[in-house]
Amino acid sequence: MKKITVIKKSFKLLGKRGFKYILFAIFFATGIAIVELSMSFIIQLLLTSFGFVHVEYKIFDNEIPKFSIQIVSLSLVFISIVRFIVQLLTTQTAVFLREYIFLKLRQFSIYSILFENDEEDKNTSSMNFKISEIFNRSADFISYFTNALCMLVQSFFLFLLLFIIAWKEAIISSLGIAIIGCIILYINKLVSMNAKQVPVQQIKLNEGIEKIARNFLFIKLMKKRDDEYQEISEALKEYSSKATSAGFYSNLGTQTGPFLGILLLVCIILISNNIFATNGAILVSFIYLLARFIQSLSILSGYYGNATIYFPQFKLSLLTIESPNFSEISKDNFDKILLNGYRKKIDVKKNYDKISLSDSHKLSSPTIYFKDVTFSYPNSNPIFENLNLTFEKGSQTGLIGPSGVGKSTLLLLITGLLQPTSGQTYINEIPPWEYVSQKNMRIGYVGAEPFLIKGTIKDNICYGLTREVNEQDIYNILEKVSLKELIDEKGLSYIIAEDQSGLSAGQKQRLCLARALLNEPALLILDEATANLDDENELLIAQILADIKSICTTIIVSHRIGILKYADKVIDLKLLKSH
Ligand SMILES: Nc1ncnc2c1ncn2[C@@H]1O[C@H](COP(=O)(O)OP(=O)(O)OP(=O)(O)O)[C@@H](O)[C@H]1O
Repeated sequence: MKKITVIKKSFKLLGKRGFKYILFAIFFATGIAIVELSMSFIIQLLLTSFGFVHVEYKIFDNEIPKFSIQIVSLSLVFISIVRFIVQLLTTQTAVFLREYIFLKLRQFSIYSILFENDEEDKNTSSMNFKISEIFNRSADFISYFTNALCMLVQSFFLFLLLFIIAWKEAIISSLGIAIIGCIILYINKLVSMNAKQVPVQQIKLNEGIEKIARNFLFIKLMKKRDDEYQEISEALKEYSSKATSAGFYSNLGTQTGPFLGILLLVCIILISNNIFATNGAILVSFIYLLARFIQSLSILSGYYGNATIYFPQFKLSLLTIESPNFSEISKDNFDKILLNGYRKKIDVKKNYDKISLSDSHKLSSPTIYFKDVTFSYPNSNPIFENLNLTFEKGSQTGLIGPSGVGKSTLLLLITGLLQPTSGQTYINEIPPWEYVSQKNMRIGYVGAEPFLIKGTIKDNICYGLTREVNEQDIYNILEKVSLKELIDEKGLSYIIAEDQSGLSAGQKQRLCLARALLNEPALLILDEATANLDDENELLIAQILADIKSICTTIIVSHRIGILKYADKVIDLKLLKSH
């Protein structure tokens, strides 16, 4: 990515609000420089009041009166309080900005997972990696960058003040600081070189872990565990070594500043004393400001080093904002959300939003029409051409045909997840997507792969329910699909893990069927939903489906005939396509 593109995209990511926070931070940082100037004067006053240094103060030929030690001490306390507040505001603005960016990126990431890029492979590992590694580190980058910017501004003003207090010493100091700056910049280059490799190894590491998690049995069976271990270990070692090197150089840069700074201070004191013979009180002020300046520079170097470490991740997250929806999501009032944390606990109420049984129009089974439907996947031959079909209200239709003939594709067209290339599909009088998007619409879907969430059996069976049910309804439906024994043994609160272990394939499939049936669907779609059941259980499900015929339009894709026993119609897609 070109530098100019990075800058443009960074502005887009920050948005007006982010930019506003940066300006606030810079404003407070300027305040700190002014506070430092006051501090240096008060130190002078303190030294003269104690009699450590004797000097006559004059501003525009007017002598400044001597103050009592009490007044000077009180001023010192006052200015320290002001300094504390301004410093707190500066660093807090950076913290606020960090959370703002992190919240924005995470919120958008969740939005895009749910609503964008359907073709993208979505899995826990890569999603977590993106959020916890890439976005978290990007937010860290923003925070370090803002702090570095504040320190730069602060250092700049302190530098100007040095010239105001003692310009000759300031010129000599500038030379020394230029040399120190060059050394620190060189060290930071080493930080950057190492940091660049960190996300590359992180991605390798993440992909390796994901590969193992997905294919563990296969890897074990093929005796590839050693190879996988070797490969991941390499990435891990490389990652750790690059991260440690980047951290080391960043640390070296931070520590080099004060070390060389002290040497510079000693030189300045010697030169000032021996050559310029500057007044003692002024020299004390100068030395105080120079020490603060060097301190600011070394903090700046630390922030800059850390920002360099996380810059590669920040660059990666800039790709996120390429989505046209990013600006829309960014309009959320994030300041309000962040400030809420300081004021009160946010009360998140679960909104179940169930319908009453009187909402009868949504309960009636629909009729589905296909009119001259042609469909092809991008860059492929058409799967269907001029297809005309009707699935009558309350009917049960079986779809059969050889593998790859288009059975699942037809289901996707019915549910509106795919659009015909030409022709029209309707459910009742409206397009399928509109039909299924209706609030509280009762649709049941069960596929060959059971969709189970991490949670209890009860959580799973109630997931997506749009009608009120009680515990008895749940027990009844589980009994109907022959899961009573399982529930008696494990209970409704039995937890199904993320890898779905603990239940047999058939039990999982029956659980999914029970979930679909519990919702009393008006439209029920089963795609090889009984593939893992024995004949006895399959016939049992066929019987349940026969019982709900009058209230539900059912479409069943299956290679097995048992489940189609009570079907009103069985369509062989191969025959249909050859006509
Ligand atoms: N997303 C996709 N992009 C491109 N081609 C696809 C896509 N999904 C499926 N296909 C192709 O479309 C054809 C029909 O696939 P579909 O999954 O509908 O078949 P099916 O009859 O359900 O098969 P099976 O019985 O094996 O599940 C196949 O040739 C398949 O390779």
